[in-house]
Amino acid sequence: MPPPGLAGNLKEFEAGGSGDWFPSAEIRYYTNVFVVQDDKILLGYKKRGLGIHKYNGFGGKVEPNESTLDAALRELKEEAGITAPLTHAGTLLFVVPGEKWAHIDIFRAEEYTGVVTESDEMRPKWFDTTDIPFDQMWDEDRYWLPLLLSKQSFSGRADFEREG
Ligand SMILES: COc1nc(N)nc2c1ncn2[C@H]1C[C@H](O)[C@@H](COP(=O)(O)OP(=O)(O)OP(=O)(O)O)O1
Repeated sequence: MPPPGLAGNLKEFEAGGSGDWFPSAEIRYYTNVFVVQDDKILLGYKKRGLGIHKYNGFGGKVEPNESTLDAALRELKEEAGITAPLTHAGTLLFVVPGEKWAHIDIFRAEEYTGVVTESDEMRPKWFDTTDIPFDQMWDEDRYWLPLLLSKQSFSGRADFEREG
């Protein structure tokens, strides 16, 4: 059974959805970029804001009138100091009760130009792909990051309970 809201038909999802599975909720669009080279993956330690003290890819909010690809390239440059040819890897929907839903387009890069540089927001660090720090990442990452590494396209939805 496909995840509600991402029933394998992204056109319907982007149009606002229909039926019981997609109640009206405001959606905020984000990007996330993972650079993978041979057996290494570049993650960033989040120094502030959403996901603080977790490792993640490099990304952020899509600005009005910006494509997700342009937003992903901009955030990669701002947060890690590099530019890379990006391939769309998957799409995720995160639902937290009482909050705007988060729609995240995930990209993968296998090469880059520039020098990987720490920013105000992220401290980049290379990890072995066999030693990814899932215990210091968002809970659901362990389910889809292996698909990104094996180049399998994915879409999924994660529902979170609000802590506290
Ligand atoms: C809820 O689960 C999540 N899992 C993962 N893996 N990543 C997530 C989750 N929720 C949000 N994210 C990602 C999406 C973005 O890449 C960042 C958050 O972006 P941020 O809020 O920092 O956006 P910016 O535009 O960079 O923020 P500023 O306005 O502070 O520049 O986390």
